Amino acid sequence: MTIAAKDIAPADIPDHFDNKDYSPYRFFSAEEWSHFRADTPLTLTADEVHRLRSLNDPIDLSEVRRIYLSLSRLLSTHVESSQMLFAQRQRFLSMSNDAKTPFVIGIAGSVAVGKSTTARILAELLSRWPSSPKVDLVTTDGFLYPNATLLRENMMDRKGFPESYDIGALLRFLSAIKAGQPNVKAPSYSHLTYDVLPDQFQTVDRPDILIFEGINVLQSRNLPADGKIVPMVSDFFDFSIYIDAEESLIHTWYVNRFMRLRQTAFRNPDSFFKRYAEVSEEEALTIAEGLWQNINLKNLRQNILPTRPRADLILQKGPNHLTETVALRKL
Ligand SMILES: Nc1ncnc2c1ncn2[C@@H]1O[C@H](COP(=O)(O)OP(=O)(O)O)[C@@H](O)[C@H]1O
Ligand SMILES: CC(C)(COP(=O)(O)O)[C@@H](O)C(=O)NCCC(=O)O
Repeated sequence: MTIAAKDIAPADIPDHFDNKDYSPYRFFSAEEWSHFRADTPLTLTADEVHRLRSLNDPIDLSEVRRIYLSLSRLLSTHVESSQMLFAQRQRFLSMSNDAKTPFVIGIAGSVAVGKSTTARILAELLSRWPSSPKVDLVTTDGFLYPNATLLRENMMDRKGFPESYDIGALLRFLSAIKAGQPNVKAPSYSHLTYDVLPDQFQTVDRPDILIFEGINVLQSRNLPADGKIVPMVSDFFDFSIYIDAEESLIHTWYVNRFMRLRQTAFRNPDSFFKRYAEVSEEEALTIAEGLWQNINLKNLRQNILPTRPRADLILQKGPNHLTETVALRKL
């Protein structure tokens, strides 16, 4: 008898995160995790953390000390090991001139969970290691199809869903990075105009470390009709992080951020959302609620949360954006 994939019921597959008996993760409270920083120096100041955090994200220096120093130390061991492996492979092949490729860290999680803050703080901390590595940060929003394409395809309410990204461009970008190519261009996105910026690119020139952040980075690609298997974005990652929080918390953060943006970014005459700065508070709440329920929450449930078990490390946040639990893959 042959067992087909469709015969495997989801209930037969242990939930790696919630079922501790089957879990490939070790779980640490924030307090336990903080001890792994050992003697890692704190190289950021309170002002710098303030500058790096996103709107509505109250992260401060004590959170950097509690969570990010241990993470920075862990990542430095991974980067070192991968560089040693690269050198050993060169010796094995009797080669000396092969360009080394960047160590790529993926950061995933819902819209409004705080991925950008984590990515910016990590980028800054890693670039201050004694070896002064060159660290670049790229977000996946630049790889979204432009609004004109989404409108034409009737997909404006699918922004952030897998089909709204030019996955070919995304995979070509990562392939070039991992091949050690110089001056690789990533397209740019503006939250102000809510669109991809035509002809604006970020040039990534052979960094030692690339942080690649976005809601979709741990997703697998649906198989195309011809059955050809295409690589997943995470095939290019050396380490991946999922930023996690209860659905109800992310919901609150999304709506609160939207209401704060009404006082700030939405007032800019160029803002795509400028009309939302002008409507009543009640109307604005209804709009934010609609965007959350109809787009971002659906996407979280269908496409983002299911990728959590692929991450090497999960930061689980509680109220106030503070990390409460860290889950690290046993290997
Ligand atoms: N409409 C908007 N206008 C201006 N900035 C925005 C808007 N939406 C999101 N942002 C900013 O864009 C960044 C990315 O947001 P998001 O994709 O929700 O991810 P996350 O909150 O996980 O970092 C954040 O710094 C956020 O403050
Ligand atoms: C641009 C986003 C899809 C995030 O993309 P990412 O940077 O994670 O690739 C998201 O911020 C967004 O615009 N979502 C659509 C619904 C909304 O306006 O909230």
